[in-house]
Amino acid sequence: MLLLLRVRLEHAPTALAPFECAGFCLVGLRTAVPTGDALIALRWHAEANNTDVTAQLCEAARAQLPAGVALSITASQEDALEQMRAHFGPREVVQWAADPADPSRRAEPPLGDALQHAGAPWLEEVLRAAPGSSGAGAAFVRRLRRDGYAPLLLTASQAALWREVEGSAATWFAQSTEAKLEQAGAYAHIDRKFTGYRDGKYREQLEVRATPGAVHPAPVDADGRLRFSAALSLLVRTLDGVARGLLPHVAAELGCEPRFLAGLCDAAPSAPSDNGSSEDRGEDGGEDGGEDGGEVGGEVSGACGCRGVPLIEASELDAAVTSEAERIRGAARASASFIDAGADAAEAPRLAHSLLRLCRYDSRREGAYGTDVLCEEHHDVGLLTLDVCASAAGLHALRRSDGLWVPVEETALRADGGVALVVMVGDTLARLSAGHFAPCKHRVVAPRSGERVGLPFLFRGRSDAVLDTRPALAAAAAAGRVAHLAELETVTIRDLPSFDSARSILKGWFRSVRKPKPIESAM
Ligand SMILES: O=C(O)CCC(=O)C(=O)O
Ligand SMILES: [Fe+2]
Repeated sequence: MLLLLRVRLEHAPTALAPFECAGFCLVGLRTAVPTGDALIALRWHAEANNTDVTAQLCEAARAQLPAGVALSITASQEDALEQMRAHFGPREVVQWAADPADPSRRAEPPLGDALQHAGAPWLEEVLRAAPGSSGAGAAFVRRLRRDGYAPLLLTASQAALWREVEGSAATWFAQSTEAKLEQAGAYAHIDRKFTGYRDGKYREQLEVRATPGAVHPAPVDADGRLRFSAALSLLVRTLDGVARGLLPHVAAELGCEPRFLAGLCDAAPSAPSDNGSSEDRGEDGGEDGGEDGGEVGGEVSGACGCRGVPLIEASELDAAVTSEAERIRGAARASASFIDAGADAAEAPRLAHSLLRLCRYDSRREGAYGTDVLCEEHHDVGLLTLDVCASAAGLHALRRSDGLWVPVEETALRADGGVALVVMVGDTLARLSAGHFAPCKHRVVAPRSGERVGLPFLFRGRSDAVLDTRPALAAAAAAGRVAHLAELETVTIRDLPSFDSARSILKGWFRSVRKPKPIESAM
């Protein structure tokens, strides 16, 4: 449902508050209306006719405004649309509701059993499928859109790498706080990219990111070996490759060319099989590489024959980890940077935008508001989050199609040993697609006993990537296709959240009008 508020600009934040609390999101804002009013378009996800709720919220908003301040609210869809057309240029309409008449939204029946990952395709199948075809890739993306998340299956053998990291992480977390801080550094950022260890209110976290050489931080095992770091490096590279392999399918669903999303991302981190030549690839687009953004053109490579993704089988894992550890040790000597946590790094490591967040949840900890929720409901910043079902269940996802919380890890063991890799929509994708994809809300509850190690991988675009969708929209229009893309031109991924928040837009606006004008120098 769409609402349009009109109120004097200075009262806009107050008038907005009740709507924000109720979960309405800003879809448009126009502050330069000739009358001095702000015109604010809001969308609410509920499709039912909620006139009662709207009326209550209007009343709440009016009650907070000083007496005599006019607040006009248009709840009629036709009026709202008409006014928006009259007042908003395409660039000011920052988000647009997905077409409710889109038949694909209702074409599939809701899942029969909330707990089963029935009908989930194998990851390999999806990575092999041609984007835009009617096969496994398209089915996966339809489900991702319908529910906000979609499971993909790994064989038990392919999941061995995740289990290795899960086990090593548990051992690593069992160390003293001092040891963890010494090895991983306290949670902090380099150039706005956070990494390191922190013991949060409800859970412990270690965040690592790919570097050209390995990962940062790269913890050293108690016996001085780099097995954990090596497994982390392999896992980060594998997950990064998997995410890139999924992008063309998502792009096809959006109606844009397969490489469009990859062009917004870092260059792919070097694969371990590059024989340590990662530095040769040098600066190949860490920050600027629109063109080289990953191997997504459809070339088939890698051990499983999937696009650029060598999924490591259990039988190869030990050798792969050993050789990756050797490679890291070599790279560390070369750059002497981030393996010795205490050493003076010659230069700051170049960190990827994507990150692996290792989370330890202890069943004995009290969660938010005295519940067992150890990671509060949120959605992730990024394009896609990939989270393999942990050995101990705890992850819940809010299913878009019916608004139910689904305990996605409480899955009966599959007879074939398949392990679900849950793919969730991140806010950048949701925003870029103008709501065609919705960000997947999720949370984590305490495991029933013992602990749970979660390994979400947040696959993100480059923070400085400019989301210019005009060429893609124009190309789609010329071809008579619909492109499910927001009309964006100059905003970068970094600025997207503040661009979207009514409060911060207004705050920015107030700051700019209140700031005293610089006094021009005499000459
Ligand atoms: O523990 C998990 O599996 C997921 C945690 C999560 O969603 C997050 O840290 O963003
Ligand atoms: Fe998350």
